[in-house]
Amino acid sequence: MVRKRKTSAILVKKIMSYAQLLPAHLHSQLFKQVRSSSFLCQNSKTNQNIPRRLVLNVQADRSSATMQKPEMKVPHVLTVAGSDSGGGAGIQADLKACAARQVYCSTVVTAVTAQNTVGVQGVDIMPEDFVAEQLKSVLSDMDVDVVKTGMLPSPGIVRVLCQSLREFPVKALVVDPVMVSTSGDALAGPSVLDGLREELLPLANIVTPNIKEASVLLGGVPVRSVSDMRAAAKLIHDMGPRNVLVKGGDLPNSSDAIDVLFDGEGFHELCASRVNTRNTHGTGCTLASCIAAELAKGSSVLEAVRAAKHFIETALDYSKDIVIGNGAQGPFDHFFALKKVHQSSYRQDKFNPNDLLLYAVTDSGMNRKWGRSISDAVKAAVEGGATIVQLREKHAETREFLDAAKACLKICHSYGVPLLINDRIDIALACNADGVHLGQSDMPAHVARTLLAPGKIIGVSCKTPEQAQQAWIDGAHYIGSGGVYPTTTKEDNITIGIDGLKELCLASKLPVVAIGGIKPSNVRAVMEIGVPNLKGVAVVSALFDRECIKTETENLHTLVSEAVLQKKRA
Ligand SMILES: Nc1ncnc2c1ncn2[C@@H]1O[C@H](COP(=O)(O)OP(=O)(O)OP(=O)(O)O)[C@@H](O)[C@H]1O
Ligand SMILES: Cc1ncc(CO)c(N)n1
Ligand SMILES: [Mg+2]
Repeated sequence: MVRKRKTSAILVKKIMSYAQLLPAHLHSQLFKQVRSSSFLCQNSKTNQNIPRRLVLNVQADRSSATMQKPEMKVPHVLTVAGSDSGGGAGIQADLKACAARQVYCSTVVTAVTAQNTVGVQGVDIMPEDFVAEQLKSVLSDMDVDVVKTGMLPSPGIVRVLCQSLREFPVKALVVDPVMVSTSGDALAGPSVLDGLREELLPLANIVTPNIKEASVLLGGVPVRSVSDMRAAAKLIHDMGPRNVLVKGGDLPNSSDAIDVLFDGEGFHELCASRVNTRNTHGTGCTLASCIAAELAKGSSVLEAVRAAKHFIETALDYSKDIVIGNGAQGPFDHFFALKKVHQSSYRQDKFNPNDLLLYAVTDSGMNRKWGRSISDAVKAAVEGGATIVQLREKHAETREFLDAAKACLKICHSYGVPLLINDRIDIALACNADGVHLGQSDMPAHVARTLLAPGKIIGVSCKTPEQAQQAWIDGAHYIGSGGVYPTTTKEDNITIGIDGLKELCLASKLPVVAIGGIKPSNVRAVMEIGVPNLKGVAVVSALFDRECIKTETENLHTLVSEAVLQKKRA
């Protein structure tokens, strides 16, 4: 209700309190407007009078940057996909993947499937008009960063999707060209192929076919090996998407899960060890959603694919023994990170020697030199692909170190990366780290074993076969061996060389990580010594004494992964 009233003393008081909502430099302007205002609004709930113009001004200023509360933009993925009643793939996987990656996810349902771990029993396709209506509801109202598509079961749905994307452009489009479920049931027929190839793919930043889908997109060209995957990626790229990721989860006779990314200029082979599990239902949907989530947060395509792949490998490893349903293929658990933080026993005796691949060791002196906090340095390293992190803070105050360790643990666990503490068992216990790394003059490993919870990782630095033998007797999980090359990080450190490393690997019953002066130019020589229990390299200066830790880590990760892959192929 709007009534004409005179400005009263009470009203002046009211105006003063409203003015407090606004920054000081706008006060005089507001009071001028209030003085000239004769119309009043009445708040129907409180019956209080508010000058109408003032209300308008306050509302206008709320939307501008002058309000005191800063706006919080939430990264947002919209998934356009089918529902899986079993909860493992489709919309349900997308929601879980985005939530696990801390990104908001809205949903446009294209089909409802009756599906479980045995197969797909029924499919009900949404009418295209209703898909269009859902798209409009979300895209016209919400600030969507990235659209991710899954099951697109009719040509009409592909068409209305492309129309919506043109009407409401987004930052990126991730297309997972879902065609057949892993159980072998059809989810989209050949009638959608033309629309996919001609209308949708040219709009995509990345398309993620598995080997069967890559073959169908190319009209039946067989895709049965990594070199077929490379050729397929290049041909699909000609259809217009900026990047193509051909997934090798279903590649026959492969001990690794290898995916090939082609960005229009070059190839990246992304390799993960194949987890031996029946619980792989929904890996494709999850991978595409994780990529979309990382793009929404601002990552590059390569960073997003790497993070997504690492997420899948870790999630599969954590869920490899869970049993859901009676069929051949079960779903996996997207929220392993939560369990890892809250249930210290979840990972009991689950040390994965492959985590030693790229082992980042921090150094407080280097962080000081480059003006970085420990947690910023660790964040950059895990974002770049470090697979395990050790905090080595020789001179830090205990309280400061504990706070930093807690922050680093949160960061590492959000990426599924274990965090170890050098020497300081008290810090490891207090922050519930994943384990410790011990030198020859630190607490003996068998004593540390009695203090730490079962399953916590213990690593020991060894320079001789006798020390390696003792580490095994003491119940350690791995040994660190070096210095392979001369290093400035450790004073008076003896260099054992490549031959010394080889001798230690042969003598050790435990997995080995090489350390000491390792950098991009010599990492291949280290990994090429040809001993199976050498699992990776530990690095300090080559990551942390550099301007961009993340770039250096990415680079080294690519080199060490390639070396491991070649070793396996040889
Ligand atoms: N057993 C496994 N161990 C590790 N990674 C795996 C495994 N199976 C699949 N992956 C990875 O999961 C991702 C999805 O791969 P996949 O080729 O299975 O896709 P998809 O067939 O589209 O998925 P879905 O089976 O859910 O339909 C890829 O990065 C792949 O390498
Ligand atoms: C709804 C749906 N989308 C995608 C897949 C592919 O895994 C599936 N099985 N079900
Ligand atoms: Mg598959």
